[in-house]
Amino acid sequence: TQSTRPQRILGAVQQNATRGDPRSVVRAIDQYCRNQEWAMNVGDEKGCILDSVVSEVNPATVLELGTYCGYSTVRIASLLPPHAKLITLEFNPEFAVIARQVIAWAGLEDKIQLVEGASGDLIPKMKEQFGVETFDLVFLDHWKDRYLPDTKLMEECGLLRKGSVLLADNVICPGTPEYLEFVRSSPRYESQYFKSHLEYTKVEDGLEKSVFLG
Ligand SMILES: O=C(NC/C=C/[C@H]1O[C@@H](n2cnc(C(F)(F)F)c2)[C@H](O)[C@@H]1O)c1cc([N+](=O)[O-])cc(O)c1O
Ligand SMILES: [Mg+2]
Repeated sequence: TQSTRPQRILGAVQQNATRGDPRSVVRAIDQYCRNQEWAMNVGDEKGCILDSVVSEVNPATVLELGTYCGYSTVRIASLLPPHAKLITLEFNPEFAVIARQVIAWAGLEDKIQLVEGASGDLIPKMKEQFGVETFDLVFLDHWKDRYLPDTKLMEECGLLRKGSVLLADNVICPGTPEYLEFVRSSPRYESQYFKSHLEYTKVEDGLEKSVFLG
């Protein structure tokens, strides 16, 4: 029977990456998606910007919206300090099955909690179910029309504190116009655009970093 793209990405990790070596997992996925078939991982060019923001924030708590195959999950978690925790939300059970295996191959299960469901249902349960107070860093890389409603929901649920950093992928391609307008015009956010390219292509894309001012 025909394999799926996420299954083929997992295969590339298991064939080419070293167990317990997160950077080799990241490299294996990038090489597969650059040379064999494109996939919607944040990729290496935007990934380097992601790395610099993670290192600068040095977060104790991270929320990722949109796990997919776990590429950015592994990339972020590999940079976290020892007791830091990353919660990643995934809606598609098939993607979650693959991401759990990618995360395990990287040896990062202890830092990462993958939760299956819809952001609208899970965000309001973050405090009670996952013992989270606030997030130091949020990486938005899920459905582009959910970036704005989920940001407002995180505010309403008290999950952002003065200084929390939101980092959003794809603000140019595919684009998140309503989100971008909101964070750039709201007095409660200080935003900065990092120009880059869509993963594995020469098309313009970028990351928007927005600091919540409380
Ligand atoms: O559509 C894109 N990304 C959508 C990504 C969607 C991913 O986020 C998950 N999700 C949905 N809700 C949740 C939550 F949080 F509720 F659990 C998680 C979906 O199941 C999917 O795995 C995309 C498209 C392109 N492109 O070039 O077309 C490039 C990119 O980098 C992209 O990210
Ligand atoms: Mg993306």
